[in-house]
Amino acid sequence: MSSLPVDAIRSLADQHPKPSHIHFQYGTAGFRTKGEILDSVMFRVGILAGLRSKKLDGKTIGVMVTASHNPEPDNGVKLVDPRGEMLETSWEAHATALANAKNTDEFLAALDTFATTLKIDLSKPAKVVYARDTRPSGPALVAALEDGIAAIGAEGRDAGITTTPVLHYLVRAINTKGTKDEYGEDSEEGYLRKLSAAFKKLVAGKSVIPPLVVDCANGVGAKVANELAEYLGDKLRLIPVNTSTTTPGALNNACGADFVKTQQKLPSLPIELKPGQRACSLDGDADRLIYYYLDDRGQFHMLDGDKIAALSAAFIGELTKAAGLDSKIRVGIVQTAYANGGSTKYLSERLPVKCVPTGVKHLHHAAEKFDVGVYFEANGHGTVLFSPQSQEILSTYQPSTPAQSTALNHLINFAEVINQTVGDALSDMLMVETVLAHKSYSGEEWDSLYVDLPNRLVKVVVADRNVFKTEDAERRLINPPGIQAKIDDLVHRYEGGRAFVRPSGTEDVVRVYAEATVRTQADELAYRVAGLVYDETGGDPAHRPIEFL
Ligand SMILES: CC(=O)N[C@H]1[C@@H](OP(=O)(O)O)O[C@H](CO)[C@@H](O)[C@@H]1O
Ligand SMILES: [Mg+2]
Repeated sequence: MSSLPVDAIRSLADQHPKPSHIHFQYGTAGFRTKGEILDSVMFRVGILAGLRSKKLDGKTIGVMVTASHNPEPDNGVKLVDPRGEMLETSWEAHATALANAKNTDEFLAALDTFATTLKIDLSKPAKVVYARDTRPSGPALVAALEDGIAAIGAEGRDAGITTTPVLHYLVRAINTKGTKDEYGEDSEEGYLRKLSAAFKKLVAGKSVIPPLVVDCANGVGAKVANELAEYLGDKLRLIPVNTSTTTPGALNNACGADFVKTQQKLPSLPIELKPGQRACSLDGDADRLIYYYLDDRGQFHMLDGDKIAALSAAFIGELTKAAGLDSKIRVGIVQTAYANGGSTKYLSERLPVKCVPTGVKHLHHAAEKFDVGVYFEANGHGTVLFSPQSQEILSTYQPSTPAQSTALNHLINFAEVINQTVGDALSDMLMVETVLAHKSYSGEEWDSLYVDLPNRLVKVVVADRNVFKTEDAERRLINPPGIQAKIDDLVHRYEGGRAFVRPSGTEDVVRVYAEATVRTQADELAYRVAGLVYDETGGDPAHRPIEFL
């Protein structure tokens, strides 16, 4: 075993000092905070990515520089494991520890202990592929990352400016190159070719699809959506809007998937939507997707992650049946507690549904347990996973009728159009468009699969959110004691009532979610529970938000 290249690390580490008095944390979304304080984190993540690659025998590790739907001055970074998945959970704590070493000496000592404890063979090669979104702080942060990659002696590949899902795709494509599981060509063009080719096969012979407005949140999705539009041609005419990636302050401002989902209204659009016209929004790094349309009365209707899950899971279920594979391939759905009760009812009447704690990694892992696992967060992040066994079945199955053969081909192409590494707004969009084309559904018909229960999400600022502990996939509070019983009492007073309280993993708040059959009741329940949480955990009466009941 060779040792750490201490001199190389030391000289470069001194150029990327950690700001004092700041504690960094690798959370659900990696490191995420103001871009201007992330320089040292980037350098250290470069080294960490190199070490992760060495630990995994030189497999390529991905690094994505983005802060997704956050405001423009924010930035962030997350690591991607060799199959295109999120970083293994146990390494999150290592990332946090290394990011917080006070100075170069402490950092070197921490690295040494880390490499020894994890038995990392430092003589192994290391490869890292990285990309960034369009944020102004990106170039300098990537330069710091490159210093880290160089310091540990890893080979870096710059994938330039692209979306988070493209980076995840690249990682998997690079690591499967030349194997029987080859995921696709390891380039953005390869990604676009793969998705568009599968989509064209899926909609061949279907009637002309009306053009689709795509709100790109003035982010990196604009670049890839414009390229995808070229590949799709008139098979699906995309109208990318909010594509001003260089206009200061435009990113995620009054547009994008997060805005639409949280505000439950239209984003600002440069064109007027006609009644019934479908439109969708991506978030700032294009891994979330929300659809919507205006009805004849001009009223806004949102088709969120739950509606996407319902549409696609039902369709995959129908295809497996039509192919004669329903006894061999079990389709299941994974949701979180934030899934609308209307969707859970609709889906569980048709397919197995599992509820897991918030956060993509929980959903992804649970979905892997099904033969075909469909997972979506209500906020529009999700994908469909085909297990290796079901991929094998699809490639070897001998259909006995032409109808079975058609359904089988659709399933095979469906698995290709979907980015199975991570939630991918553009890939999910092609999946949705496929189902709509096959079913001849308008947005309105899709919307009518089930009725969303009115709901309300409220943030409560508390002294210490860490005292909040939950069970049953975050649907029940076990600490602070006594609060859950009071929530239950309140919920029982509302028709169709459901509410839960959990600490956020990304913001220093506690979130309250409530739904009920009637809008006013959902709001009332949410604000009552919020008031209860505030009062029970010693909230200052002088600062109690007025909407709390
Ligand atoms: C209610 C909600 O939308 N929560 C989001 C949010 O998590 P919180 O732990 O609720 O802050 O950010 C996560 C990361 O982006 C996302 O996975 C999750 O769905
Ligand atoms: Mg995102």
